[in-house]
Amino acid sequence: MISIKGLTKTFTTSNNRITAVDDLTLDIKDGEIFGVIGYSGAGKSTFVRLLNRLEEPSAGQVIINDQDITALNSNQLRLTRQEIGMIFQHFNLLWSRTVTDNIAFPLEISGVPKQEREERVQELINLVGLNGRENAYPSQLSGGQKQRVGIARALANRPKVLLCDEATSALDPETTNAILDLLVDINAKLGLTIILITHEMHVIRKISNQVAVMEEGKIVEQGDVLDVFLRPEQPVTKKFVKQIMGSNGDDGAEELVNTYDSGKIVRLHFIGDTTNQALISQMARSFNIDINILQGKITQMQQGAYGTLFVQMDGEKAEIDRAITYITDETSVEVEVVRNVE
Ligand SMILES: Nc1ncnc2c1ncn2[C@@H]1O[C@H](COP(=O)(O)OP(=O)(O)OP(=O)(O)O)[C@@H](O)[C@H]1O
Repeated sequence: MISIKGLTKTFTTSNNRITAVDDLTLDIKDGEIFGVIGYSGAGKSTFVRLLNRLEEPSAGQVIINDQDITALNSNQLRLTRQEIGMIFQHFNLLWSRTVTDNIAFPLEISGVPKQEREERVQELINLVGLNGRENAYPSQLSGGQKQRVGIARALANRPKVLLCDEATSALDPETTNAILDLLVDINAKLGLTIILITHEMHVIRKISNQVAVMEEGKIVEQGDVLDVFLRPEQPVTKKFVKQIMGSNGDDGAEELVNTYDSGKIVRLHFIGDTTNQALISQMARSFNIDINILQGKITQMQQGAYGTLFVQMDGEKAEIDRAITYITDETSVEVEVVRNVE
């Protein structure tokens, strides 16, 4: 468990004082993939760097597995940092060292004997899928391969926590997806906690269980990713959700709704349970109604499908009501009747 209490970082420059992280209090459970999203300048990088004291806090505490990171002296901090791996947007590799030697570097620092080091490096190469590239130099690698080296190096000392600072922001969409898949795989295989910061909602959508939204140094909204997607409250969160959903799926729906003169128009909110994906065909089979799909957008998230679908249900009123009761009572899909056309 990571407990962050009143964490604050103030930068003082010659003509300015900036509170980059402002009194953050937050718990992150073991094994979670915790996403922090915010626009440029929100304080994300400063926040993540405070967790391993690459930045010194101005106030507050970071407690990782009952150990107060903020209270450690430099020797203790060096040892504890081995339990907190970190990967970076621009990889931060050693350009004069091969893949193998980059991955071995933290093991050398922590005094792991040669034979054990070589075995561990091989394990890590297998884990991140860099077989065959052992002797390449960073300049000979693609962006995705460089980040794989970064990940292997970060995992070398078997950390319990992996911090990811915009780890996919320099990568193209396809490579981003491959690296995110790798992080999910590592989280499942090794059970380590992953904290990632990003300005891209699709990164959160793809791998996070929990999300915190940062603005002006504060967490303005936080929770289960699905809940935050479904009911974004703050304007900044709504903007992020819009990044991947477009609007909330009802652009022009009003007009469309008015073209129907019978049945009910309902909006179905899918919130992550994959068993609901066959809902429409199931409804048509089980109830004597017609279902016309009007409009919608469903996206795939870490925990299943999320999205909104507008449908027209046509048929006997009692049968339509039975169908709606069924969806409400028996599935996790939320139903909202937009219009009754009696
Ligand atoms: N070393 C520093 N000295 C002075 N101000 C700083 C320093 N580091 C960060 N800041 C300021 O703190 C605020 C938060 O910056 P931070 O880099 O943490 O935000 P961010 O959300 O990570 O944005 P970005 O993605 O653009 O880096 C910004 O106003 C930034 O200018």
